[in-house]
Amino acid sequence: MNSSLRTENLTIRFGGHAAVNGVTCAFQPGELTVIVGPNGAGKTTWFNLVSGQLKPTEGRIFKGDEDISALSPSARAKGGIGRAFQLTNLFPKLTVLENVRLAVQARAGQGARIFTRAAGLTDIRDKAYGFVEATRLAAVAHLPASALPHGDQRKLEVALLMAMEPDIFMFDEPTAGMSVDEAPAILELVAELKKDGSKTILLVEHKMDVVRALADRIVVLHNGELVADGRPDEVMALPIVREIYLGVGAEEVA
Ligand SMILES: Nc1ncnc2c1ncn2[C@@H]1O[C@H](COP(=O)(O)OP(=O)(O)OP(=O)(O)O)[C@@H](O)[C@H]1O
Repeated sequence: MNSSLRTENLTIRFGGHAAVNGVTCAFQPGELTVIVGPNGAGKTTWFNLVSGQLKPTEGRIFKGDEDISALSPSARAKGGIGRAFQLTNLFPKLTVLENVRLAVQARAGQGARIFTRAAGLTDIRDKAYGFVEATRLAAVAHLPASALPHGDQRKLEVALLMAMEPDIFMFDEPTAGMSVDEAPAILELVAELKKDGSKTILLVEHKMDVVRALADRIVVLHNGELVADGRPDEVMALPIVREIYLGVGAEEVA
């Protein structure tokens, strides 16, 4: 399955206002792209168009050679576009491990019947535990999801996303609301996803230290338009990017 992603002239207007305006860009496996831009630039709206929560006014979205513009959000998720907030399959009263196990089972096409005596149940449990360990949740594996502190809940979102085994990962400010102690673990997880080279990773992020630590490439949106796209050092040096970031962490961009 081809895990490249491309948007062509992607546009959405709310009334007369173009929240995303003619965005054409392509993303390849093994690449981690951070999408930046000031508040209201259109980052979340662009994510919503790609994951299918919003329908474009104009333009198209391709995964590999397939035009996915008309697919529902769930069809896109099944087709390999994974976005953290789509995790509606979280059960607060079930443990961390049980939650991940259900996600693994759903991915394996066995539905959510945890108590069936399906062959391969041990495999599913092992696989689930693998994701729990990979996301550093082993110590809380047997706690109900609702009992987790905020940072661990965000890790669980990543574990569930990994269990879906998407080939395109979309993270919207994954460290938002996290303490300074909690954030590095999530960033390490995101960095690790890149290692096998087959995943396309997109990250919306405001914090410049996070952008610097992770980005292979930076795309800048401003007023709904793509205004810069390139290697972090190149993009950060562009006058338009410095101008946009004046007042939004300009000292960090310098
Ligand atoms: N459903 C909607 N109806 C009307 N306007 C909308 C809607 N969704 C987004 N917008 C507008 O589109 C623009 C882009 O918003 P968006 O949330 O995508 O920006 P953003 O770059 O993600 O900002 P932030 O960094 O603050 O999250 C804003 O002007 C916003 O008010």
